[in-house]
Amino acid sequence: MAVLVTGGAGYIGSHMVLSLSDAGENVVVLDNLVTGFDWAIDGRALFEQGDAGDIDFVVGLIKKHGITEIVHFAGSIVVPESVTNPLKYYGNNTATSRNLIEAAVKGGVKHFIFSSTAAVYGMTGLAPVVETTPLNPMSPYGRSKLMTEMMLADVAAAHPMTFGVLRYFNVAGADPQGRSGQSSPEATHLIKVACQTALGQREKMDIFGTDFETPDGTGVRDYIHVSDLIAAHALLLKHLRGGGDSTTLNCAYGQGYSVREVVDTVRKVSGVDLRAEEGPRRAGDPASITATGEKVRATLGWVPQHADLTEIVQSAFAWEKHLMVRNR
Ligand SMILES: NC(=O)c1ccc[n+]([C@@H]2O[C@H](COP(=O)([O-])OP(=O)(O)OC[C@H]3O[C@@H](n4cnc5c(N)ncnc54)[C@H](O)[C@@H]3O)[C@@H](O)[C@H]2O)c1
Ligand SMILES: O=c1ccn([C@@H]2O[C@H](COP(=O)(O)OP(=O)(O)O[C@H]3O[C@H](CO)[C@@H](O)[C@H](O)[C@H]3O)[C@@H](O)[C@H]2O)c(=O)[nH]1
Repeated sequence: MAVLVTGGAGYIGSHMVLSLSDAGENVVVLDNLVTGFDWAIDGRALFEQGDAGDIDFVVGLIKKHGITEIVHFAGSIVVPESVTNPLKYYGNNTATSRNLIEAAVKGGVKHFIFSSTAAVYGMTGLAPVVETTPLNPMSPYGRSKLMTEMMLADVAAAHPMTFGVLRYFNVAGADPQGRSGQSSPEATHLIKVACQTALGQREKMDIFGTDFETPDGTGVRDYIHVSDLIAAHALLLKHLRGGGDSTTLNCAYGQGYSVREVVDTVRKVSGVDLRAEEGPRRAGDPASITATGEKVRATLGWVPQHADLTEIVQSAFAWEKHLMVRNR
């Protein structure tokens, strides 16, 4: 028995690999290293380099390693890039996932967990969303993920496989033991960019939009610590293995922070008065997106351990400093 983690060399997937390995599970990572790093894969896991959309290859892996579950992180993740290059997203998110799901069915995989996103909701106003809030994604990225959610539901209705969809809100922070973090130098995430700026790797950063209908005019997001997000995956896996129904869950704390609040927190944590220039809105960005997280708590008994913006920024900043030394 083993768990296949696609995208296990990436930011969030590498934390899943650590968690599964810490729990004594057999883990196989499938990653094509397009944005991930082989050094980010914990040494206790087996690494198979390849594409998650290669059906024959994945069916072969399922047989070779006795894969019983797939946790599917592999994909393309930059919202504004999906606006300028939508086919990349319908290819590497929707089409790749379709093939991976086919391989899962062919290989007799029992449970499938999928990384979805808050971006499936689109513009929702300032109130927190719940899972039944109408889905109206604003970007090809969000649509590419929503299509995968729909495929999974259809396939699970027709085949003996259960699934869990986790809609992540804004994932940030790093492993508290300092073993992994967001490592891509080109990452566009706010907390990462602000930490890089505080460390002098960027001369300045931009605040994308100050005219949103939010309390201070900048975008509001629900930032979730990567370790709490991974804990939800572990609980979901247990739920599905125990015969629990397929489910779709928001992963969020229910607390939104504006871009200005995040930048100020990075200034406080780093002690650096970093330069943040106010500029126009970025394509595909909603004003605000938060969620209560009530369903994930009720369904899985999830209790967040790191729901504190300062702690999230401290761990992200520590990882950024670690990377500077590592890459020297
Ligand atoms: N970071 C966030 O805030 C966030 C929020 C919501 C959802 N997500 C989702 O979580 C997942 C992981 O995101 P991340 O932040 O760790 O990104 P990441 O880019 O760090 O990780 C993605 C990994 O997948 C690999 N990959 C990409 N395409 C592949 C393919 N076709 N075959 C095999 N490997 C492939 C990459 O090499 C990389 O290691 C993605 O599906 C993303 O959409 C992320
Ligand atoms: O240099 C920057 C980067 C971001 N922002 C703003 O900060 C907020 C957060 O942006 P970012 O960190 O890029 O995250 P999102 O665009 O919200 O998207 C992330 O969070 C989504 C879930 O909410 C995931 O689906 C995506 O994969 C992930 O990139 C937004 O208002 C951005 O406009 C800036 O002002 N300056």
